[in-house]
Amino acid sequence: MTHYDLVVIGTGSGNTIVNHRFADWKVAFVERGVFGGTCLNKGCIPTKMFVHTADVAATPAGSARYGVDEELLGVRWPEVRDRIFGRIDPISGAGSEYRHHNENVTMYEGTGRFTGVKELAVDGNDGQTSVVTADRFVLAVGSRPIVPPVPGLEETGFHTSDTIMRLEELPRRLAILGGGFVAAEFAHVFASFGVEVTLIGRSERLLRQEDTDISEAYTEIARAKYDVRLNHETIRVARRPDGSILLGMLCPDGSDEVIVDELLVAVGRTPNSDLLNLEATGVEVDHEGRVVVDAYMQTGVDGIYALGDVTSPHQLKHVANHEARVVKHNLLDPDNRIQADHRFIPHAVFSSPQIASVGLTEKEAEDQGLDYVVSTQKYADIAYGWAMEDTTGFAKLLADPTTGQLLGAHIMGPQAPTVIQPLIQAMAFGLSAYEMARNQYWIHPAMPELIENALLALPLKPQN
Ligand SMILES: Cc1cc2nc3c(=O)[nH]c(=O)nc-3n(C[C@H](O)[C@H](O)[C@H](O)COP(=O)(O)OP(=O)(O)OC[C@H]3O[C@@H](n4cnc5c(N)ncnc54)[C@H](O)[C@@H]3O)c2cc1C
Ligand SMILES: NC(=O)c1ccc[n+]([C@@H]2O[C@H](COP(=O)([O-])OP(=O)(O)OC[C@H]3O[C@@H](n4cnc5c(N)ncnc54)[C@H](O)[C@@H]3O)[C@@H](O)[C@H]2O)c1
Repeated sequence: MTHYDLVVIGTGSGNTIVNHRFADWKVAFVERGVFGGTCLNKGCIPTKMFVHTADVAATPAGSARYGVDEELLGVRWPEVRDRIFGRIDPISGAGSEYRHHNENVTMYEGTGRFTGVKELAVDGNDGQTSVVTADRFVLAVGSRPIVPPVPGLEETGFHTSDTIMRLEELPRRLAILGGGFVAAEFAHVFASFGVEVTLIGRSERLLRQEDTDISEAYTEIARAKYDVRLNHETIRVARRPDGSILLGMLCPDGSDEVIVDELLVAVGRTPNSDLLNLEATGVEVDHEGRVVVDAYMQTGVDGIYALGDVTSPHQLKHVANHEARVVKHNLLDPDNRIQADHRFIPHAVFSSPQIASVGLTEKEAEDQGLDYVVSTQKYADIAYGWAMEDTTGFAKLLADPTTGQLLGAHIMGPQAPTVIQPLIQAMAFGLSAYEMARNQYWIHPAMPELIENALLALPLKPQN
């Protein structure tokens, strides 16, 4: 049994912790899958490379409104796929190679499970089991796609975000189960590549976690692009003799069916805490399987930290990265530990149109009984929006009428994840809406004028 100063389980965000400052630490990494974790291999990075390619493929369909006639001649899927993974796979390979050659680091390739408070068995991918002990552990094991218990699903076979990007060929018809981030992004990707997309959701709207105005507007736009079936509960899945897939659903009108060639299941992700046998450590998990940590990202067991999807309700890479920085600091400087800052966590959906949000939705402000004011600014009413002939995009801001501080910002439209950044900055640094609007220049006629106008439209007193 080998003893380490530090064992990091999971090489996604966990990998970013160990740098030259740990040179005199004896460190082990444990990884059961591909080195580099979800974001690099199966998440943020490849999906956005597909999204950008989809944006390019979708351009001709929207060009006529500018008086420009374009035609999409084709999408060479194998080339698109291989270009993307041809770039990503070597990064993962190089990361693994680097770690294998770190003098103070040992790589264990297998699944870690605790056998004692600070004792971990690693069931190696090669069939051998090793046992290690350590003074400190970092649980950075992420999450995995949820597979709902729909009769026939397992037997029929299906894709998740883990596999859909590596398809051999584009299907003619694709059904997507779920109406969240993954569904919205892949609907855009595959529809732009010419696939007939059917989105199946259990509730009445898509992207329900967004502010209701955004969610409603996105749902309406999606209905025009995809076959959207909402309030549909999928109750059976079966493979037909011709190889196609049949989904049977219950809906307000009784029952419904759809026949497709491929099925993507995108109904959320569950933390991988269940793989770790945490009972052996005394580390607590909540009712959704998330590892419970304090403000320093430490679990209830001294020296065992957790970060990222295994502990966070946000399941976002920038959150995992922030938490990894906090854990790194607290490992290196235990007498001056810092707390994680979870106050203003933004997110973006790289759908079509794009969506970005930070802070409270109007419903959350209402539910919390807060006093708030709201403004809405359409892209169509700013100069760059005219240039883009945008007809659907808007920004919605919520602010505290007493202090003028922003409470929430929600944007749907071109470059929303970029356009929102100054609002995230204002919230993080406590800039009031009026100060932000008036105490700086806004480049004319650039897209951030959307923000300037939305700020000025808030019914606040000028000093706020
Ligand atoms: C399709 C998709 C698109 C996404 N797009 C975005 C985006 O645009 N922006 C964004 O912010 N977020 C995005 N995310 C979310 C983001 O990928 C995650 O929040 C982030 O990768 C979580 O990082 P992590 O370090 O917690 O876990 P991971 O990166 O998942 O790392 C965990 C690692 O632990 C390993 N592991 C698990 N259990 C064990 C065990 N018992 N023993 C050993 N190893 C183990 C896993 O194999 C994995 O490599 C996306 C996610 C998906 C699925
Ligand atoms: N751009 C990004 O940052 C990005 C992109 C992709 C994924 N992610 C992360 O990955 C997580 C997982 O994404 P996701 O889209 O799988 O989950 P999600 O939580 O965003 O959405 C899941 C959706 O599936 C619905 N659902 C649940 N069970 C269902 C069922 N049986 N049938 C039909 N619908 C059902 C839910 O109501 C919900 O609308 C996200 O929460 C996000 O944190 C982020």
